[in-house]
This record gives sequence, C-alpha cells and structure tokens, in this order.
Amino acid sequence: MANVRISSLAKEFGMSSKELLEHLDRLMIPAKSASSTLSQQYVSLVRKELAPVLKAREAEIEAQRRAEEERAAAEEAAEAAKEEERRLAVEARREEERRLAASARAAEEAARAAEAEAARQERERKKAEELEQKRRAVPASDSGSRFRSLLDQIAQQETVLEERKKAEAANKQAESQAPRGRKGDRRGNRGSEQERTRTRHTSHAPSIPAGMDVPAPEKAGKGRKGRKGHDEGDRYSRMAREAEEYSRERVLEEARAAVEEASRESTGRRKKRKEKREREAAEAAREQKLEQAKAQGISVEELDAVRVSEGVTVAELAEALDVPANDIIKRLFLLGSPLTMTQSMSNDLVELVADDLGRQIKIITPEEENSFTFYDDPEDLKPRPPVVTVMGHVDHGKTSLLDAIRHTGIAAHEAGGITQHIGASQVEINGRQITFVDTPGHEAFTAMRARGAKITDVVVLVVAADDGVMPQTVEAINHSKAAGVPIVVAVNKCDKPDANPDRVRQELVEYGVIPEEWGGSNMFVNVSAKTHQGIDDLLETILLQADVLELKANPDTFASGYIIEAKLDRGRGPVATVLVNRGTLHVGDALVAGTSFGRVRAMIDQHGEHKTAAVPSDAFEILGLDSVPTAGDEFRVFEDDRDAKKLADERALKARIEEQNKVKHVTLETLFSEMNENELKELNLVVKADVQGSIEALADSLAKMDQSEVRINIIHSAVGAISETDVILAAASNAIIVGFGVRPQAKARDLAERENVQIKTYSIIYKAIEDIDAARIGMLKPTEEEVQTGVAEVRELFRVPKVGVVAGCMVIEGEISRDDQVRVVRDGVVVFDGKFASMRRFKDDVKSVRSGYECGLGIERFQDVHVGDQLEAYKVVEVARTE
Ligand SMILES: Nc1nc2c(ncn2[C@@H]2O[C@H](COP(=O)(O)OP(=O)(O)OP(=O)(O)O)[C@@H](O)[C@H]2O)c(=O)[nH]1
Repeated sequence: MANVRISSLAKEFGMSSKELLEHLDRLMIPAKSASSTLSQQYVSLVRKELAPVLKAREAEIEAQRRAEEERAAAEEAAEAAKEEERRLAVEARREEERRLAASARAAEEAARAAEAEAARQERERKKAEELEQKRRAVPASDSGSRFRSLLDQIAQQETVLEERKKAEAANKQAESQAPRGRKGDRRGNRGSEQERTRTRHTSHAPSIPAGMDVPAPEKAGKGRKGRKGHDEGDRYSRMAREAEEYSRERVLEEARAAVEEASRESTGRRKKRKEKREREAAEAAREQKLEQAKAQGISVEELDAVRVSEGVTVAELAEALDVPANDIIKRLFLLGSPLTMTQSMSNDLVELVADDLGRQIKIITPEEENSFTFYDDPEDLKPRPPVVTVMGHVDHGKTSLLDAIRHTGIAAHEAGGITQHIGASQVEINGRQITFVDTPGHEAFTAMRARGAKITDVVVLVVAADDGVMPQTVEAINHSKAAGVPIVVAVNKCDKPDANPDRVRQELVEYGVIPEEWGGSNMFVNVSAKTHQGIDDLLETILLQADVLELKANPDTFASGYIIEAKLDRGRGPVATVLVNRGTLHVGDALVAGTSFGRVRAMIDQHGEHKTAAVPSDAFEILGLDSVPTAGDEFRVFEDDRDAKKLADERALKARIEEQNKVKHVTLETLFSEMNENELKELNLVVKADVQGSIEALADSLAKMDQSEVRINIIHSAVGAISETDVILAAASNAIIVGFGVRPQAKARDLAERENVQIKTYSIIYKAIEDIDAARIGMLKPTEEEVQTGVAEVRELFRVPKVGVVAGCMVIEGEISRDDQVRVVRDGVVVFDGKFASMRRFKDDVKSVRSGYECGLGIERFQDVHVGDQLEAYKVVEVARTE
C-alpha cells in the first residue's frame, strides 16, 4: 500500500499538519514536515494512538452542540412563557374595553328611551292643553255643551284610532312570528263563528281580536246612533284598553318565544363565542408579531423564518429545516455543488436550497448572533434622555465643541468637577439630561454601526463657518442618513471674522440637509466652541429634536445596552463604559458583553463618582468583567450569573472554533507548501503602487521569471493606497496584495487581518521580486516581519531652533516607542521611512506614548512633515516559519 502524506493524514484527522507533527514527535515517529510521508504501519499506529484525542475532540464539539441546543430550547421556552403572559394581558385589556363599551351603550340606550318617553309625555300634555283651550273657547250654552260633548267624542275616537293602529301593528307582527296553534289557543272556545263574524265586521281592521266585537269607525258612528242607552265613550275606552292589553300580551309572547329560541341556540352561541375568542387571540398574536418584527426592523416572514448561523454545515441545515440530510445533499449535487454532511455551506447555497424546499430562511451573522432581541409592552415604556454623537470634518471643532458642552454641563451640574475620559459624558440643561458619546468622528460611529450597535439618537454635525462643507462633512451626512438618525447642524467658529454661516446653510442644502427656516427639517444653530456662544441654544435644540423623536425605554427590567469603550487598566483590570438602553443596571448585576462576563463590581460616572444604578441613556464605567470586551458589543444582564457565564463561555468557544476554521489564504511563506499539498499552480497578485512605473517594472520582472511550476497572475493593479476593495478582491481570488510605496488604509488593514489576506509592502521592486521568486522555489525564510506598533496623527507643527520641525501629534492607535522605526504617510502614500529623532510629552523626553495621548515627535533627517500626515511606527521582528 502507498505511503500517506502527513498533510493528508492531518486533514483526515481534522487537525493542522503542525499539530499532527507534534503528536508524531511525541510518539517518536520520524517525520519532518507536512510533505513527508508515513508508511502504512506507522499510519495504523498513529490512528490507534490518536484515537482518544480524536474522540475527545468529537466529544467536545458534540457537547458544544448540545449546550447550544439546550440554551436555544431554554430561550424558546422563556420566550413562549413571556408571549403567553403578554397574550393574556392583551386579552384581559380587550375584555375590559368590551365591558366598558357595552355599559356605555346600555347607558346611551337608557338615555334615549328616557328622552323618547319625555317627548311622548310632552306631546300628550300639549294635546290635552289644546283640547282644553278649544273647550274653553266654546260658549257655555246648550249648543255649547253639545259642541263640548262632540269634542270629547272626537278625542275619544282619536284615542281609539291610535290604539287600534297599535293593535294592528302588534297583530301583524304576531301573525308573522307567533305559531298558528298558539293563536288558536289564545282565542279559546269562542269558536269559529265569532271569528267569522269578526272577520266580516272588520274587514278593513282585521287585527282586533275576537271577543272585542269592534265595529269600523264609520260603523261605530252609526252604531252609536242605533244602540241607544250605551255609553259610546266607555265602549271605546274599553276597546282601547283591551287592544292595549292584547298588544302587551303579544309582546310578552314574542319575548318568551325569543328566550326559548335563545336557550335552544345557546350551545351554538357558546361555540361561536369560542371561535370568536380564538379569532381574537390569533389577531392579537399577529399584532404582537408585527410589533416584534417592527422592533427588529424585519418583516413578519423573516421573523417566522428558520434561523441558521453563517457557515452552517449540511447536517446542521438538514436538522434546522427538519428534512433528511440526503435530500439536501441531492439538491446540492443538482446545483453543481456536491458537499458532504460535515461541510459548511455558503450563504448563497443555503438560500438556494431553502428556496428549493419552499422554506423561508434567515442566515444569522456572527454580529446578529451575539445580539439580543427584547420586546417591551408599550405601556412599560417611559421617556429617556437622548444619546448624541458629534460628527464633522477634521478640525471643524468637534473636540472643542464637546469640551464646551461638557463645561456647560459641569457648570450647571457641580461646579469645579473634573471630567474624566470615559467615552461618554452626560450634561444637564433645564433639568433635562443629554448623553454625548465622546469619541468624535464618524469612524467610531460607523465601526459601532457595523457591529449592529444602535446607540445614537441624534447626530450633531459640526461645520466650521469659515470653511464650509468638506469631504468628511458629506461622509458624516451619508452615514447619519444611512442610519436614519436626524441631524442637528452646529455651525461652529462663528466668532471668526471670516465666518459665513449662511454659506454653510446653502452648501448643505445640496446634500439634502435643509434648515427648518427654509422649509426643511434640519435644525441649525450658530455656535462658537471658543467663546461658548450658542452652546445653550444648541443643547436646547438637541432636546427639541429629542422631543420630536419621543424617545422611550422600559427602565423596570434587567439592563441591556452597548459597550462604547473598553480598556485594560493596570490597577483596575478590564474597564468598560456601558451605555444602558433598556432596564436598570445595578452594582452586583451579572452581565455578558461579547465574550466577556462578570458581576458589576463598581459603577463610576464621568466625574469619578460611584453610582449604584444606571437607567436608560446613562453611560458609566463599570468594573468587574473578566476580559476586555470590544466597543460596539451588546451587553445584557442575566438574572442568574450561571446563565451569563455559560453564554460567555459558549461564545468564547465558538469564537475559538471559528478562528480555527477560518479560511487561510495563501501567503508568500506558505506558497511552496501549498503548491505541494494542494497542487496550487497559480499565484495571484493584487498590485498597488505610488506610480504607474512601479507596476510596469514589476510586471516586466515577473514575466521574465520561470513560470513552469507556478503561473503568476497580476489580477488587479492600480495607483493608490491599498483599499478595502483590494482586500475583498484578494480574499475572493486567494491573492496576495503587494504594495510599492503605498500603505493599506486602516480599514483595509483590519479587513485583511480578519480575512487572512497577506499584504506585503515594499519600497524597492527588487526586494519584491526576490521574495516572490524565493517563495516560488520554496526558499523563502521569513525571518523578519514588520509589526506595526502604533499610529500618530500630526495636528500641529512647531519649529524648534537647532532641532528643526517637531510634529505635535495625537496617538490614535496602539502605542509608539522611541526606538520604533517610523513611516510618514500622506494620503495613503509613504513619503518617508526612517527613525524618530525625539519623543516628548510636554517638556519631558519619554520612551513611549499610548493611544489617546498627545506628544511631540521629531523625525531624523526629515523636516517636511505636514499637518494631517500619519506617522506609522513599526518594529521589525523575527518570526519563525510555521510550516
Ligand atoms: N476661533 C475658533 N476656533 C475654534 C473653534 N472651535 C474649534 N476651534 C479651533 O479649531 C481647531 C480644531 O478644533 P478641534 O476641536 O480639535 O477640531 P476637531 O474637529 O475635533 O478635530 P479632529 O479631532 O482633528 O477631527 C483648534 O485649533 C480649535 O482651537 C471656534 O469656535 N472658534
């Protein structure tokens, strides 16, 4: 049987070649490198010896998976319980509303009936009055008394007619509703003869019941003449009474029938009521879902979708969708991407397969996975102060404005208090609070936003009145608009003689930032951070803007929010500034932020005062975490600290596994082994240079190189700094980025680190060619590597006699040391590479300066420093080859 290569065996075991080599060393099996081979005997021995290790690894992954499942189940159960509680509350509220509405309706009906009764009585009273008047108008003679009696008769007739009309109506109703048999019963034994007689007599008034023997009105007149000795008036009133009684009976009968009918229907009604309740519950659930979806900024369908993590394996997807894994494998095969159970799937493939199965799927990014979703009943929400970020072009006065604002706040708050930098500051104006996120500039804002942190309610856009709209002003506008955050414009430096606030307004209109006074929606305030003119006005405007937003949060729950700054303090351990956006944070609370966990040991505000509780929109420093979280991480308090610890551990484990599983792109150092192991036949390069000539020179030299074993492709080349797009391209095509006289932008560097893309920068073509050639033939000895230690930004220049130019700098990244080498970078292009001549803080020489501190830096044999230049400090260190 053939020998097996170490790298192949390592792959089979799911470990790196290096790890396997270590095991072999332990087992005293001879093997030099990843490309060495082992005989079958050795392979069998290794399999046997490593069996426990492999098993343990499998068990670890299985345990992690189970823990994940348990956690999900527990969360689901808690969520379901909460949902049930909410549903019951909604139902109870609705029931109460219905009850109130019913009693209101009943009261209204009673009022209407009372009104109708009053109107009827009024009508009768008037009629009686009229009659009385007529009676009085007739002279008291014989003929007069005859008239009066006639009038009485007419009145009686009118009453009878009215009663008969009523009876008729009742009769008709009764006939159409009451069962025939009952009609007969009621009439008793009077017999059909009487009925026939009545029918004959009252052909035009059929409703008068039998036994009443009522003639038609005209006949009544004749009858009265014909039947002497009868008191006609009495007869009519008796008839009327009887008619009334009769109609009352009818109504009662109807009511009884209705009750009977109702009791027969009651079972059906109960069923209907149940159905109605179910309908209402479904409706309430839908409403709640809608609210939840709205709160998360997604559609209801997305809320219902099956959720899977990015990079899900075939087996995991099958489980999540509850379909046989074979079904997915088959579909993948048909899609031209055959994968095995344990291989992870790209987002596109996951979506395609889910679509194919007719299922909605939501792929959860790592950021989303680490974020929590909460739902608050609108009734629990209470107003909270606004959280504000200050943005604007460099030097337009962001820092000065924040200082001026802080000064105002302190003056009003506690005179003489010294503010410390905790990443945020709270000021009070007219008894109301505003929280400012201290880190000025859009970088912090966008970095947080990229991590999904939604911390800012209002952006204060600082524009210098003497400078107008500049590139970073536009960027700030675009970022604010993308985040949907309203902009309040602070037109700064209005104290300057050449200040032109109106021009700023006009220029901003072009970018859709239109002053309210011109019919737009943005509030503008003219200020001077120097003289403090307009600062109060600005704060009041921010509060006005906040009022429009109606900012609310639920303070009566466990706290959650975001980390806005974090550092490791030598004396105090990990220190994080948290911004609470929901609930109340207390000293002693157990919380998780990213992969950090801890109990809040102390809470300190910007004045160094210890606090015991932080409510929504408060920003305090907290101590007690076990590690330093990342700015932008979401934090959450847990009722049980074991849950918090468990979640933090799970996240840490997951992060470690992800780190291990990260795709490693080719580097010049690994090129040779990759060529051997993976039959890599091409080396892709992205080339960026300060001048076109460098690119051409490199292309020429590469073309002359022996490419029989490996083809070298320049897949993209351009003049300019190394950008994020270059890194994305390199990551996608497994390329190395080569830069001549140019440096990567900060974001590009971060991305390259995350994506494991190698960036090699050179100042001479010859060195690059040498490296590539050496890598190609496997000779590259990466004994030296550059490590960036820090970056300082030049803010001011001083000319010091005999010393030369000293750059007044702010260290914006890392920590720079006096012994470091330094590169002067202007707009992404390296203009000088050399050493520091001096490093001072105030009047003292110092050995190093950390991020966030100012210093004066001199550069050996270089005087042409400009304001805005970046000084990149670096060390050259020896690095051992990994393969
Ligand atoms: N006359 C005048 N100068 C101001 C005013 N506000 C700021 N400045 C000056 O403008 C310069 C830049 O101010 P900063 O507050 O550092 O500006 P920034 O926007 O924070 O600058 P970066 O942090 O570099 O982006 C400083 O020299 C300030 O003294 C103002 O209202 N009037």
